[in-house]
Parts: sequence; structure tokens; C-alpha cells
Amino acid sequence: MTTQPILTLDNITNRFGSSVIHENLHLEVNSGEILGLVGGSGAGKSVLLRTAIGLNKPAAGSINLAAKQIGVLFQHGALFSSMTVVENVALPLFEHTSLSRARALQLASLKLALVGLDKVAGARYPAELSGGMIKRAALARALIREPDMLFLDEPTAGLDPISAAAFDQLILTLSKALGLTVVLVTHDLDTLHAICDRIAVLSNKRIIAIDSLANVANHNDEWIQSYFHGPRGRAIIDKPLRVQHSGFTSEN
Ligand SMILES: Nc1ncnc2c1ncn2[C@@H]1O[C@H](COP(=O)(O)OP(=O)(O)OP(=O)(O)O)[C@@H](O)[C@H]1O
Repeated sequence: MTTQPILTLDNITNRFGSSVIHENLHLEVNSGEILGLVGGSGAGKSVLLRTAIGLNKPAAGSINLAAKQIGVLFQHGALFSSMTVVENVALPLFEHTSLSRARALQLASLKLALVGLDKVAGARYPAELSGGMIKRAALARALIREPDMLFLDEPTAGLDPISAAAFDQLILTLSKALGLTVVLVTHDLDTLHAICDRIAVLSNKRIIAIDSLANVANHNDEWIQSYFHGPRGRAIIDKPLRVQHSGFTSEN
């Protein structure tokens, strides 16, 4: 991994009316890393992600995004119910390229295969898929334009622990195989532990810590202490990582 920032947010201020969400916030994302962004509910994680990708214009500050192409998985990034899964995945190609429909659908099938969905799943409508399969299809759609950077908003939300672990591993495998930089917003401590190179903590309108999980967890901040050393956090920090594929716990 290089330490070249692929994304720099500098002195960012965001406000809605009189409510200040971010103030003089600074964040750098290194090329090739998986960065987990955590913070309390309403801290402004999603707004920060939208700011980074240009969907929210900050009141002040600068954004330097060096990625050539980005892919985004939104928190409620539902697929269109009236289109098949493969059509949903191909949609960005229909909209943004001059590829033929047949070629776009062929590329979409390849992306579906990459995330573990076969042609049968591709021919279904979203309502006919499980939650985990929908996440995979949405990930395939985020990957369809060959991004070098992915933004994922709560990728494992709503998944059972085994499906969530499998989805974590998929993100990890794809990011390493494709050389992707990943920024993911999550509340899922397992995800932080299993796949994130660094953790950024958003609190009090700023990034108050950014480091490895072990170092961030030692930070002397009240929210960090309660998040990482509360009952759920302790279980992750203090215990060995489960073996993700099987869902079993390993002592290794
Ligand atoms: N378009 C908007 N207009 C007004 N207020 C907004 C808008 N978008 C977000 N907010 C407010 O900004 C704050 C931060 O919202 P955001 O969704 O970024 O939080 P979050 O950290 O992602 O929360 P959660 O973990 O619960 O998803 C909230 O108080 C929210 O109500």
C-alpha cells in the first residue's frame, strides 16, 4: 500500500440551517486502504460521505478526490423493483456509456459473477432475492464502471452475522484483487475488526482519531471508550477474530 492520499477533505464545514454538522473537518484517505468511518447516530457520517463524492456541497473547505472512477453503495441504495437484477447492474452503462444493450448486460453478468451471483439470480427481480443477495447485486452495480475507489454506506446493515461476515470478506477480497481504495461507513464492529486497515472516528463535528483499530480503541475520548470498550466493543477488541467464511469462532 502506498501512503499517497487518494482523497483529502480539508477544513470542511457543513451545516443545515443553523445546525452545524461538520466544522473545520480534516480527513485523508490513503490509496489502497480500507478505511472504516464510525461515529454516533446523527454524527454526520453519511453527510461526510456525500460531501466526499460531490453530492453535498460544503459551506466551506476543499475536497481533493484523485480517484479516476468511483463506485457507491448507498445505505438505502435499493435496486429498481421494476427491473431485473442484471438490468439494475447494467443501468449505469445504459445511462453513461454508448455500449450496446447486449454488451452492457453481458458486462453486468460478469460483475454479478464477481460478487457470487449467477445468471439465475441476475434474471430475477430484486423482490425475489435475499437481503444478502441484494447487497451483492448493489455491490456489482457499484463496480460496473470499473472504479478505483468504493464508498459504502453501512454495507452490512440488515444482514445476519454470517451473511455480514461473508459480505465483509467479499469487500476485502475484491478490494485487494482489484486494487480498490474503500471508504465504508459502519456501525458494525466485526467489519472494523475483519477488514479495515484504519478507523476514522467522527465526533463533535470533526475526525477526532484516525489510526489502526487497536490504537483508536485506546484513544482517551468518552465516545470512543464507550463504543470500543462497552459490552459489544469489548467482545471484538479482546477476543480473537472469528473465521469469517465458516462463521465458526477460531482461537487462532
Ligand atoms: N438534507 C438534509 N437536510 C437537513 N438535515 C440533514 C440533511 N441530511 C442530513 N441532515 C442532518 O445531518 C445530521 C447528520 O446526518 P447523517 O445522516 O450524516 O448522520 P449519520 O452519522 O450517518 O447517522 P446514522 O449513523 O444514524 O446513519 C443529522 O442530524 C441529519 O438530520
